[in-house]
Amino acid sequence: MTKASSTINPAEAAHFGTLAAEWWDPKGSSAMLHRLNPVRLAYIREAIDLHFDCDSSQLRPLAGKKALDVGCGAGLLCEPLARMGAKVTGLDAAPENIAAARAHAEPQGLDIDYRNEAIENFGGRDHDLVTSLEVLEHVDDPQAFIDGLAKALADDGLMIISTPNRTAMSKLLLVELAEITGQIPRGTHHHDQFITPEELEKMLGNAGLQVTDSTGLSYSPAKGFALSDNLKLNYLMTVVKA
Ligand SMILES: C[S@@+](CC[C@H](N)C(=O)[O-])C[C@H]1O[C@@H](n2cnc3c(N)ncnc32)[C@H](O)[C@@H]1O
Repeated sequence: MTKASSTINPAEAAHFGTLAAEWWDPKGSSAMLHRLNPVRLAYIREAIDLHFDCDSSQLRPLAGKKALDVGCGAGLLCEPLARMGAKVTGLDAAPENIAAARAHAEPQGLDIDYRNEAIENFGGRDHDLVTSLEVLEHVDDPQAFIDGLAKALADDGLMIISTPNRTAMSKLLLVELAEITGQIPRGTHHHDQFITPEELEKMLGNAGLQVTDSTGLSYSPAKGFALSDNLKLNYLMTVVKA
């Protein structure tokens, strides 16, 4: 059961819960996340190597480290983090996603602690890595959500956040075209809930966090998703405690 909370929007949780069964199908309703995953994983790996002083050839750069992924869906990021050696906890608003995440991880012998729990009710602290990808635009009270992420992060930890920017381009590509063409399930995005990098940086600052890198996620039909200097569509931020 989801505990009463201020950041989980029940309608959003219900929407994502209906997508759980297809979450791991690269051609299913979460196909866009599957296409995004290799690009954002490359960004995260580089941030890990820089922050924890690892070599890019190391297979388990997170060995002995604690990672928390908030809004984990059915585990597209939790699983690679576990393979990198981290002791991973994944939180999600939708119980169906948590069930799908467990069902996918267990046969592979991946020991991931998946919980249907809101960040503000989560008591875990001192995580070396805290991630939350494509979630902030779905939460109620983004500042409370970020305050929760900040509490879970160790003083010397690393945080990675990604979210769509609130621009004309993101409205056209992520809300209108993507939903009309069925690339993203209808009703997934609400443009007025998108957050600009400036707004996010302010919220992070309010939570005692500072941004050390901002990188765009751009899209072209020929090349698909790529890391970019252009933050207009979607962006990733590397964050540490101030
Ligand atoms: C677009 S999906 C992203 C999933 C995953 N982070 C990824 O990028 O592969 C958004 C996820 O956030 C979850 N979610 C929405 N609001 C949340 C909240 N307040 N707390 C935790 N999870 C939330 C949804 O249930 C859904 O699984």
